[in-house]
Amino acid sequence: MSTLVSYKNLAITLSGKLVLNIKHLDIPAHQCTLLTGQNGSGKTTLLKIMSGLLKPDSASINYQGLTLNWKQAKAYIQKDIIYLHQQPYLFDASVTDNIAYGLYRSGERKSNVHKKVTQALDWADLSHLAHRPAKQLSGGEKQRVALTRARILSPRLLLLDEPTASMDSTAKQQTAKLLQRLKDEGVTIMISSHEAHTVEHIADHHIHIEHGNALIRPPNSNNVTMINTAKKTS
Ligand SMILES: Nc1ncnc2c1ncn2[C@@H]1O[C@H](COP(=O)(O)OP(=O)(O)OP(=O)(O)O)[C@@H](O)[C@H]1O
Repeated sequence: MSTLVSYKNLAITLSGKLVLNIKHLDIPAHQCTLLTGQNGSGKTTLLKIMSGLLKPDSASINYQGLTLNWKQAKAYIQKDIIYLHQQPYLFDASVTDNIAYGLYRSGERKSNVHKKVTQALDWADLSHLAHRPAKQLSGGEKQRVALTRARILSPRLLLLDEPTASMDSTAKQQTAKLLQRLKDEGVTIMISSHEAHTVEHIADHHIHIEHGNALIRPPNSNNVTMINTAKKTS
């Protein structure tokens, strides 16, 4: 099992409070990691740091064998890592246009965009919604459009913040099905969730944040191995 990215001595203080103080955290490549922790434990903060939206106070990052500081890591992060918010922002345009947006931005030719978007809609079982205004979709449909929009950009690591929150059971199953497809395609996935049962069957690893530290739980086991012994300093 190879590691896509690992972090050493990752710490962040927000408004005077030490939120995360993680000694060592490995994210295995091509696998799905489930991230849990109580409200306010720092799950979103960790995902935002990993996606480059938030700068940690300190961190040594090893990405695909390269040891990088934060500034060096940013270039890889922006290219390879996509963060999906719990309530993804969709433009006031059709589902097709929303999915095509990132491709146009990355300079893809119009004829390729059309082909790729058609394939992507089919992949996500969303073809019937292609011309619907995205703003009119249900929460579950929006999440699936956002997942499709992310996939089309070929991320190496997809970070999802509560992807099934506030969904009915059918929408949860549809979202979980797409996440499984992404994993089968080799995308490394990290899912923060309060509803571990919805995505547990996809997850290969389980990381739990407690008191700012990351603990790793082997799947289907109550044993918790502490991989992080960083002490809080405030
Ligand atoms: N921009 C910020 N400024 C100050 N404090 C912040 C900021 N963002 C988060 N925090 C604090 O950091 C802590 C961790 O927040 P975070 O949102 O990462 O937790 P979480 O585990 O995702 O919570 P939840 O499960 O409720 O979504 C909380 O105490 C929160 O109040």
